[in-house]
Amino acid sequence: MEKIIVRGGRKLNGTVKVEGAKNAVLPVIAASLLASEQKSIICDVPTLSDVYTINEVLRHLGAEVHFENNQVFVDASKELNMEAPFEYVRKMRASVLVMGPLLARNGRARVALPGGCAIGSRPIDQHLKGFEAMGATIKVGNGFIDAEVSGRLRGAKIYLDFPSVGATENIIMAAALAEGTTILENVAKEPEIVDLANYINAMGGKVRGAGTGTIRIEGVETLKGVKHHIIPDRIEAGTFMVAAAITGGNVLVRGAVPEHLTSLIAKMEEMGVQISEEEDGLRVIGPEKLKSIDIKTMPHPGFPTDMQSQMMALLLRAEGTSMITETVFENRFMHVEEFRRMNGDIKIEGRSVIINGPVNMQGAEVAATDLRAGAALVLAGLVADGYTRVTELKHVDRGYVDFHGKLAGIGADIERITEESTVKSEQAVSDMNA
Ligand SMILES: CC(=O)N[C@H]1[C@@H](OP(=O)(O)OP(=O)(O)OC[C@H]2O[C@@H](n3ccc(=O)[nH]c3=O)[C@H](O)[C@@H]2O)O[C@H](CO)[C@@H](O)[C@@H]1O
Ligand SMILES: C=C(OP(=O)(O)O)C(=O)O
Repeated sequence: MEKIIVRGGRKLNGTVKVEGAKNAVLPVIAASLLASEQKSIICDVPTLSDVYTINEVLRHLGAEVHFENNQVFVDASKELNMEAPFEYVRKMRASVLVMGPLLARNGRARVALPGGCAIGSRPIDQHLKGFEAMGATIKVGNGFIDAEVSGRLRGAKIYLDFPSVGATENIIMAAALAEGTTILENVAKEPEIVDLANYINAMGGKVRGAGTGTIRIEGVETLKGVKHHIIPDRIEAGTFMVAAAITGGNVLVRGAVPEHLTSLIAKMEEMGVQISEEEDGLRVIGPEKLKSIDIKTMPHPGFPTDMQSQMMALLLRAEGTSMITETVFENRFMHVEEFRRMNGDIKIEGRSVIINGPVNMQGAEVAATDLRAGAALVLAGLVADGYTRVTELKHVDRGYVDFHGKLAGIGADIERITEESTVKSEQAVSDMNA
């Protein structure tokens, strides 16, 4: 078993660079299935396990995919298969994003039902409602969703019950090759949606209004592969911003885009953190004392649920009582138990948590319950007494490239080890304490 071991107490200082966004690159790689002519070249791709998984899904579907030097090359010009099996969808729910492109290209798609996960049940009814409105017949059985349309998908007017990021992306991709115009209302406005729309437009598509509440997609007959640069990862950037703030450090987060981070910047400033724009990123300076605040997660431009657990780590260090309300996922508080193991004073009340700070965090062995929770536990470890050991790193590897290495690069006392070296390292610690 691998662990990240962090010893608290160091102020972070220096510059850390942000990768391309995981949540932008996954739909963009899926959308490259829409290109029946020419290769797609996707640049600034992070070396994350999720990227390897989506590449495997595409290969399974019959596309040629190469990944080197942070570039993914996709040739989807040959005829495609139609099935995304459970072994991939289980590893990564975003595998369902191949459904829209497959339906549009093939008229058929068979995708394993994703099932629940650690942060909620995460149904995909809004994706399916969109495909049905465009003329597809959907059948669910034996753990699979089968979607089929005779001829081309047809443009339709679709209203999403909730501005789902995945449903917005899947429907945009399906509509890009549909006959006629699709008007998609109450859509997600995340920067990753805008990146996907820009990519499809560069391929020859006609997607208008991405970033607003209504998107209009005029279907075209064919799309061609192009070269595209992925936007920087706002959640990775936000995670390093919290790392700087929690340690009272001074860090330049290179590549952070202020316009993608407005709610996080506002809430961190309310806590007393100094944040300034520099030419190539955001400088974050942590104060001596942090102020307590309340946060409610919301679809973009509201406060992102993917920063909720990292902010919980920060609020544990703030003076007074804070409240976090999670409105996007119904069960994204699994990390609370882990923070309690580190002495966190947190109460769960329905969809909110009440945090009493400042807490003297204590090092402990804790498990990453999802990828952001794993990062948040490491952040808490940066200010905890003694050693914090974070396990279940497969979650962290889905969303962070060299997380411990980047933190070490700005001064954290941190390493990643396998079980065997854990024993040695623990021996070294007990020798040190003897
Ligand atoms: C790969 C990727 O980009 N993942 C992000 C994406 O996930 P994802 O696209 O899965 O998130 P959604 O926006 O779809 O989900 C938000 C909420 O809507 C519900 N829902 C969604 C679809 C649906 O058909 N029916 C339904 O009820 C979900 O259960 C959840 O409670 O957006 C989330 C919300 O910002 C982020 O936390 C994830 O990091
Ligand atoms: C929840 C997340 O991702 P996914 O939707 O891929 O599970 C995340 O990035 O925090």
